[in-house]
Amino acid sequence: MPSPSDGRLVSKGQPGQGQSRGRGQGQAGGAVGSLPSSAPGDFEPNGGHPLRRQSLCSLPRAMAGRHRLLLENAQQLVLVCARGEEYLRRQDAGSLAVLRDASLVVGLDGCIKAVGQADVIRNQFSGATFERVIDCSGKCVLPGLVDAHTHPVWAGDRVHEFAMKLAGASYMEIHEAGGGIHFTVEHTRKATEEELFSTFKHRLERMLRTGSTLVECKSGYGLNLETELKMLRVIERAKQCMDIGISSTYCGAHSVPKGKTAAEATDDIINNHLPKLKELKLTGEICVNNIDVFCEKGVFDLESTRRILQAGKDIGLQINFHGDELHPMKSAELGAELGARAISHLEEVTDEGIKAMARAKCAAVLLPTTAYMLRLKQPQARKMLEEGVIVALGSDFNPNAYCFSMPMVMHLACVNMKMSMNEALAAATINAAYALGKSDTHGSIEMGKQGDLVIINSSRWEHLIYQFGGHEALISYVIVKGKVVYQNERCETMISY
Ligand SMILES: N=CN[C@@H](CCC(=O)O)C(=O)O
Ligand SMILES: [Zn+2]
Repeated sequence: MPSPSDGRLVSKGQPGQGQSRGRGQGQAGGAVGSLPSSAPGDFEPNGGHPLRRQSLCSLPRAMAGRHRLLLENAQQLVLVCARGEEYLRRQDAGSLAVLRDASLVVGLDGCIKAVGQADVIRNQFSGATFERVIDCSGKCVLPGLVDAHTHPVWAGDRVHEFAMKLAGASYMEIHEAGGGIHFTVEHTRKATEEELFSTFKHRLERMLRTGSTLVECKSGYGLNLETELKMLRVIERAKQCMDIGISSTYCGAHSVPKGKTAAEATDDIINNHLPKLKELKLTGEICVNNIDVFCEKGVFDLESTRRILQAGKDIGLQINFHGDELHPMKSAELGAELGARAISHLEEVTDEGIKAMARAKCAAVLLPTTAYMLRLKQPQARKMLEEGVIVALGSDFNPNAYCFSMPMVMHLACVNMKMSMNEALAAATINAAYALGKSDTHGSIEMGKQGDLVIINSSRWEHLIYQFGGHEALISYVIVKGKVVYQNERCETMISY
């Protein structure tokens, strides 16, 4: 990431807070902490943080040339981070950097070139041309949302299981009776690659329309090598041809396949699946990013989980797994020990597990839709935040939790997990990007990052969370690498407050 060079970045919080990726304080142009204390400028209150506007005299030469996109004059431009933080935790997650009356430029390479006060940007880019200019007066601009946990490649409808659950059946009762993941595995094995790709593409488009611009996508409904590879090829194809960003996860240990014991399945994964993935990575055919295991009573125990995750790590995959969902398994402690990037669910995590995750900087990916649909006890988001865990969010889109919408996920996190709206947005942007190892390029609106953005038709960004299910009317544009990939004509004429 280049350091800011235009001297217009706003400040947030105190120097020394948060975790910077090394945009040095005192660098020319000034990330937060390097602005001279006597610099002229306006202070604008936002969530308790002063936002400083530097005077034009500190600006470098005007920027000429051609650029991809200019977003002009947004009522609020929610940077989330302004100092190159890798993640936001503790109180940093509760106070986000927001600019008022601000503009933003994305270059032809799809990266953010400038962000700052509208008048400053106007002057600086007065000689420039843009492929597209969007007037954002009265609107808010946010970073593209990051969905840190989804299972979007599958066949077979499980709506009947929703009815069974409403009638009192538990998730594990359905699973043990051969339904749940087993049902989906049966149908996914039978489906052609083309069928899987077509439904997956449609699901990704729906995710994009709810503001997600980077999503984690798991395999895990094959369980045998053939179908796991089929799923991963489908994900790889979408990586190449879709606008939405994808972090792919091999989840061959999502369930113990029928006819095998957990020990046999573990051996098969370690001896056959992972070597094949290593080979395909070398030939460039399939490049998987993460490894996942469903560490749960009656699925994979702690020892099998350890063996699989370690073997995945040994071939260069990031550890990112399901843990402590229905029973306390000591998954969090294991993840911390193995250097996991992230652990999802955590409804049953112990206090020691929370502390271990905080120390290891292992992100907790909380999944409010699952806890809600299965009427589970809620994960202890407040305790995690207090202890310094990096809290992220995911939709967990899958046939059990059929929800694409990160705005709804944030709303549920606020109401059911007692997170503030700032904490929820941090969890659905920079912290979710961290959980995928991508916070150097995604998760905030900062110079050098990918120009992934959401524009909402409201003058307060919090409406994206507050209006439960209202995102369809609120989101007017979704932008990836500075290119408009979704435009909602309807919402221009709607009253959105
Ligand atoms: N808990 C394990 N896996 C999924 C559910 C998968 C399914 O039921 O198909 C989850 O994260 O919620
Ligand atoms: Zn899951």
